[in-house]
Amino acid sequence: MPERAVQRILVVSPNAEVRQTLREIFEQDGRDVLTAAASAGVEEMISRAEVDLVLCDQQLPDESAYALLEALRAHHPGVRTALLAAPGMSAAASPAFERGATDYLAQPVVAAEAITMLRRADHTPRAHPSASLTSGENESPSFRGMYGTTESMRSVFRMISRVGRTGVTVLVTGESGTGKELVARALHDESTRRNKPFVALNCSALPSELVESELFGHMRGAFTGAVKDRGGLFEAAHGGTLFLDEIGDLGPLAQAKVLRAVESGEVMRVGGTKSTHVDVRVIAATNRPLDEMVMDGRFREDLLYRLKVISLALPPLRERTSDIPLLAGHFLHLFAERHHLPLRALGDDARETLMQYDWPGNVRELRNVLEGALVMCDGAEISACDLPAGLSASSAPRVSLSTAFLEANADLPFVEARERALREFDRAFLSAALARNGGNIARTARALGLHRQSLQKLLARRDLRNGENAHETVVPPVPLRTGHTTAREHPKVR
Ligand SMILES: Nc1ncnc2c1ncn2[C@@H]1O[C@H](COP(=O)(O)OP(=O)(O)OP(=O)(O)O)[C@@H](O)[C@H]1O
Repeated sequence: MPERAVQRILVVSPNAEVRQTLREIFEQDGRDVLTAAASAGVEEMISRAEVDLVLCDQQLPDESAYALLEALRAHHPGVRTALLAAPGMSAAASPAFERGATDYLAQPVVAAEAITMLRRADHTPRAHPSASLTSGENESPSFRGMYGTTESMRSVFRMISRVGRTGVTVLVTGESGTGKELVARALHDESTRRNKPFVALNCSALPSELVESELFGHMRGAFTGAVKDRGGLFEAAHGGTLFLDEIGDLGPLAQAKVLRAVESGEVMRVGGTKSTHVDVRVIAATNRPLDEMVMDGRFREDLLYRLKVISLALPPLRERTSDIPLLAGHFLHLFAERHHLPLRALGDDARETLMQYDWPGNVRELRNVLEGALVMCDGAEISACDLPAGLSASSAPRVSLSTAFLEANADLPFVEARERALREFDRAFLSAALARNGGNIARTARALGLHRQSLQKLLARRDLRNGENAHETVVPPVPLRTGHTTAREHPKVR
């Protein structure tokens, strides 16, 4: 059954001027408007008159806006709610979303923005308590193609189901390959826009002059090569979602135009004179620190606040390594099917290697590694030797110098400090190797890939020759090859 569009709005604000402004804007749009100056009595008003949307001012005293949203969600789930954010506080709207609000309007109120919000509310399904996932629900290991069971991923899934159905702008942050585009698609699929276009643009993939024409379209003759009128991606995404990946790479002009489009739904083609209205939900993603870019003047603060009504941060894979076996199983199935290969399980040594690695390229890198391993594997299961060599090398424990060592040698010239560090390393490493080989120099030399004489020289230089680990044992030499042996091959061991 289609949702009833918003007919009656209740504006709850302590500010008489704000109530009056909103009444005029909404009435001009043909809606009924009720107003209240405080949260007390709101529930009673709702019981008496059918209200479709409550717009609740964040500036109600004693944080009662959030209490009111909470109460409305619990007692009147059929009423949509939205937050009227305090001036300059639009980014703080998130707590309202956790309490069932499906949108927000910034102050000072701008008529075009208020109407745009109303249009979104017309298409937003009414909240229902069961629609919001709470902790503990959705125990499935995957959600809309994303795999993860760690708490950080579960909370991402919960956030997507909570805000997906609303029309709000979302900023997805995370390192490259953490799944930002997947999240954007999931938000789209969760929303009522799911049958409308999902359009994506990687803002870093095009030079800034082209990004603008790509996003907003152009008129014939607007620039060299503009041989005919062409609509942009905002127009193409009408009714649906526009995903702007790497938004930090947008130039200043494009940033200004995107801000206008997000705020008022108005877009103008490059070289055009007339604006077109579009109904587009924007989801942006970045792996750059937009807050810092705002401070350096490289990114507009007002655009950042518009975008991060809801911020969704994706954890890097190295912070959720317990998800690696699950992800690996998913990718092995996927590629076995895609390449018509037998499905192979992950051997213990391979699993261990994958769990130890740092994954700078995150899930994308894991996916590529497993695709390669499955193709190369000819054993019964994938083992560590089917994985790229770099994985095991970089998963080897790192040698670190103690703080005490660094402090004690802080004032030494570099060359001398390094020599001391090397001496410490040699002593620790060689002592351990000798101990593992029962103090046997010939065996230790073989294990370390050193000539026996070289090892002896090293031990002498590092004062280990007569040390507790450096006793020499005479053992029969192991022939390097069978057949005739020479004195060189069987050096005499003292
Ligand atoms: N949780 C996950 N479960 C399954 N596959 C995932 C998950 N996260 C990411 N992937 C896969 O990893 C690859 C990279 O994901 P995606 O393109 O969404 O990352 P991104 O953060 O947008 O990367 P970039 O910043 O480089 O654009 C895709 O193939 C995606 O399907």
